[in-house]
Parts: sequence; C-alpha cells; structure tokens
Amino acid sequence: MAAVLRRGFRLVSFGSSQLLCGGCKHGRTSSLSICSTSSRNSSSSSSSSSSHVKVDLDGSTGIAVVKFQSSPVNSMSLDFLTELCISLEKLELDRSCRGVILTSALPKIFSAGLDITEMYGKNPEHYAEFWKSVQEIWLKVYGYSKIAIAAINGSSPAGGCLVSMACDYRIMADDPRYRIGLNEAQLGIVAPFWFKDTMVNTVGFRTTELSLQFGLMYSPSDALKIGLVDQVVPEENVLSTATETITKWLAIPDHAREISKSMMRKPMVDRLLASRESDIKNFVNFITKDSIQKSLGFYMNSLKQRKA
Ligand SMILES: CC/C=C\C/C=C\C/C=C\CCC/C=C/C(=O)SCCNC(=O)CCNC(=O)[C@H](O)C(C)(C)COP(=O)(O)OP(=O)(O)OC[C@H]1O[C@@H](n2cnc3c(N)ncnc32)[C@H](O)[C@@H]1OP(=O)(O)O
Repeated sequence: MAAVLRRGFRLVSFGSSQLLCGGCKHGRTSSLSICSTSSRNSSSSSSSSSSHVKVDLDGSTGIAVVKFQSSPVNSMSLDFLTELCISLEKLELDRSCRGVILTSALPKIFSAGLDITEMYGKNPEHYAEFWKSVQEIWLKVYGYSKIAIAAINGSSPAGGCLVSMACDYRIMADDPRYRIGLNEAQLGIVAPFWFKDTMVNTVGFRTTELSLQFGLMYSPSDALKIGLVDQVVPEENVLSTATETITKWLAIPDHAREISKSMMRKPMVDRLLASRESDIKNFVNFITKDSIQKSLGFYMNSLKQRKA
C-alpha cells in the first residue's frame, strides 16, 4: 500500500494559461470493473464499480455520478481515499466527461469523514501514508479541472464536509436529522490549515472561527444560512437538482470556467503542495501524542456506546 498514491500536481498548458491538473499515481492493480454501453447519439456511457466507489458516466451528457458505497458510513479509509482518487483521476483524463457529481449510495450518510480507525493505535508510517492520501483527495477535488458538484444526501462531518467544500457547488437534502460541519474540535483534534482555509473560502473568517473552535455541526437549513451549502432540496430531488445544476455549469465554455477556477484555487493548492512533507510531519507528531490517542479512543467508544 505504501506506493499506492505517489502523485504530484502538474501544470497543463491551455492556450496561454496554465491549468492545474492532478495526477494520482497508483502502483497497484485497480479492482474496478468497467462496462460500456452506447447511447442514442453514439457517445459511450460506462459504469465502473470498486468496493468503495461506483461511477456512472453518461457519455451523451458528459456527466459522471460518483457514488460512495462504503458500508456502514462511508468513512474515508486509506482504501476508500485511494479508490476515490483513482476514479476521479480517470474521469479527469476522460475527454467524454465534463463534470462529476459526488454523492452517496448509502442511506442517511454522505460520509462520516476520515476513518478514525486509520488514526488510532497504528504506527507513524501508517499515519504518514494515510495523511498523504487525505492530502491527495483534497488536492484532487479542490484542484479538479472539471466541474464537481456535491449532492449531499446525508450527514457529512469533518472529512465529508471537507470533500463537499472542495467541490464547486453543494446541494444538501432537507432532512433536519442531517448535519454537516468541521467537528474536529469535538473529537479533541484540530483541523489543519488547508481544512480551515477551505472553510474560510466557503463561509468567511468569522463563521469559520466559531465553527472550528466549537466543532459546530449545522443542520441543512443552518448550513444554507451560513453559505456552507448552496441549496437545500427534498432528499428525493438531490440528484436531479445536482444534474440540473451541473447542466447550467456545462453551458459555460470549459476553458473559461477552468481558467477562472484555477485562478481562484491555485494559490491554496500551491500552499499545500509546498508544505506537504511538513504537513505530514505535523500530523504524525500530533496524532501520535498520548493525549490525542486517548481523545480518539474515548470518542470511538462514545460512538459505540451511543448505539448500545
Ligand atoms: C498544532 C496542531 C495543528 C494542526 C493539527 C495537525 C494535524 C491535524 C490533525 C488531525 C486532523 C484530523 C482531521 C480529521 C477529520 C475527520 O474526518 S475525523 C472523523 C470525524 N467524523 C465524525 O465525527 C463522525 C462520527 N460518526 C457519527 O457521528 C455517526 O457515526 C454518523 C452520524 C456518521 C452515522 O450515525 P449512525 O448511522 O447512527 O451510525 P453509527 O454511529 O452507529 O456508526 C456505525 C459504525 O460506524 C462507525 N463509525 C462512524 N463514524 C466513523 C468514522 N468516522 N470512522 C470510523 N468508524 C466510524 C461507528 O463506530 C459504528 O461502528 P460499530 O459500532 O458498528 O462497530
């Protein structure tokens, strides 16, 4: 697994501009199974599925639906992050794809965030590899050259919120039981600077300051009020609204949209790229502290006890 994600961002020439283009380099055989079909206008559509992610690309519209299917709660393990990164990378390289919708195949959960078991009771090498894969997914989604829409059909704490915020637009299901936010402080851990900056760029400084210190989780209507999501719709309409929305984005010439996106996001991507190793070291130092391991153990037990 150590060589699974060895990737750097590269710059691709586009006219006179340079655009961000991610590249997940992975050194293992993917377990993706792919089947293609021809649609009415002879563009090919395809479906692929791995244990954590299912991808349906409609070749006639250029829209790919990427569904998280990692039972029970789509927690982002190393394998989940690796598969998601590979799937997004493939779609980014596929000329017939112009935009992706990220959503969940599971009921009530978009994603439970990072898999806590990857950050608990393991060795420093494992933590470093895991954190690198977290960086990879953020770099991939935040710097994605194509359109990315989050169709948030369930709760989306911490890492789930990060991936949603990294998309271009967020549509959330209108169920008052669902929550979204960066709740790291509630676990006794701290969101790193690029989580924080992604939130600042989404909802502004003051709201982020309060959200991070309290580890606030927002209901869909409150998330809409603070701008953490862009639209709240009945659950059964989340995917159709995401499809309608992405269709509007598709009306904009790709090169103009891509360059505009890159102009807004490149400085943040570059900041993490320039400090990846120190960010990993920082994470490993932090997560291996006895007090932090104790907090995580306590939190995991509390999740289990809540059920009992
Ligand atoms: C100086 C320092 C400066 C900077 C810091 C440096 C570095 C940074 C350091 C750390 C940064 C880390 C960033 C972390 C990001 C994260 O994403 S942490 C994860 C946060 N996620 C959560 O808090 C969610 C917790 N889960 C829930 O709230 C609920 O499970 C749910 C609302 C998602 C779903 O509820 P239910 O449907 O009721 O399901 P259950 O609660 O019964 O759960 C089923 C099953 O799944 C297990 N589980 C849940 N979430 C996780 C998870 N995130 N990871 C692993 N496992 C999870 C849960 O325990 C149950 O397991 P079983 O009991 O069935 O075994």
